[in-house]
Amino acid sequence: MGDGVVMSAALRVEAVSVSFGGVHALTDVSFEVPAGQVCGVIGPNGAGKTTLFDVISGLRRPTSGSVSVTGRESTGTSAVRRARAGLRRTFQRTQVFGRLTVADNVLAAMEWRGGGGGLPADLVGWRGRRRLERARGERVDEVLELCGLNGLRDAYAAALPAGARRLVELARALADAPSLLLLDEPTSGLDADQTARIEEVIGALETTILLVEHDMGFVMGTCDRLVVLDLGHVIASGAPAEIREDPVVRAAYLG
Ligand SMILES: Nc1ncnc2c1ncn2[C@@H]1O[C@H](COP(=O)(O)OP(=O)(O)OP(=O)(O)O)[C@@H](O)[C@H]1O
Repeated sequence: MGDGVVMSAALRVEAVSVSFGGVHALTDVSFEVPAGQVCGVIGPNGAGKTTLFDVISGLRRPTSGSVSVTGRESTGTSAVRRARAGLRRTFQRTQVFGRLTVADNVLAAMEWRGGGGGLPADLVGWRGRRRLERARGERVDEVLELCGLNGLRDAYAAALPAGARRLVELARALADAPSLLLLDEPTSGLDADQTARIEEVIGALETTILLVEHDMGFVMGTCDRLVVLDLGHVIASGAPAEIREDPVVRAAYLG
């Protein structure tokens, strides 16, 4: 940062520890992601990456420490509440509605807000409702275009190959303009074109993103900064170029 510019942290993780009985999955993990930045979390299997995502998204309460999402202390709040505040997450194993088309998958990601106007609006085709439906339809088109899914909009998600399903999951996560996006292995199962597309999408977004990814080329190309976990500890954090040269990281992880 520097230059006297004060950026607000969209995500702050402070001294977070998580133990499963005798297993210390995370120990005293602290880092911040300034608004609009892309931060990568890297580390070998079992380093604690999924546990960290679970703590940030509210699926798991830390044994100690705190998490604040978009400036709000969130440690004790539910995953639903964090989702309402604009946190979205994709999973290592993609989660899409197989029996819906690609377009309806994206639409469904916005429908939780309801249509407004209640039952009367359902019955009379209220103008406000029609306007809202049109705006959502336009947003579906935008997001499908952004994710390169236009050609698949009427395909059922269950019939898609893994790579395309991952793009659908990303499109769903983007539909509602998230304030914080957690991406768990976004390029897993993707071919080179799809990976390039994801890189492009991430580059085009202004959303704050935290991502876990094993593809180091992708991580180095998309992330503003990296946090390196090893056996539940942060062993380094900084710009990708610094991390690549860090002797501790090289010894522990990059080899
Ligand atoms: N529910 C659980 N009960 C007991 N131990 C757990 C549980 N979840 C995770 N662990 C342990 O916590 C440690 C961190 O696991 P975690 O899944 O967070 O790592 P990871 O970095 O996401 O690994 P991977 O890259 O393989 O997904 C591991 O030692 C794991 O075995």
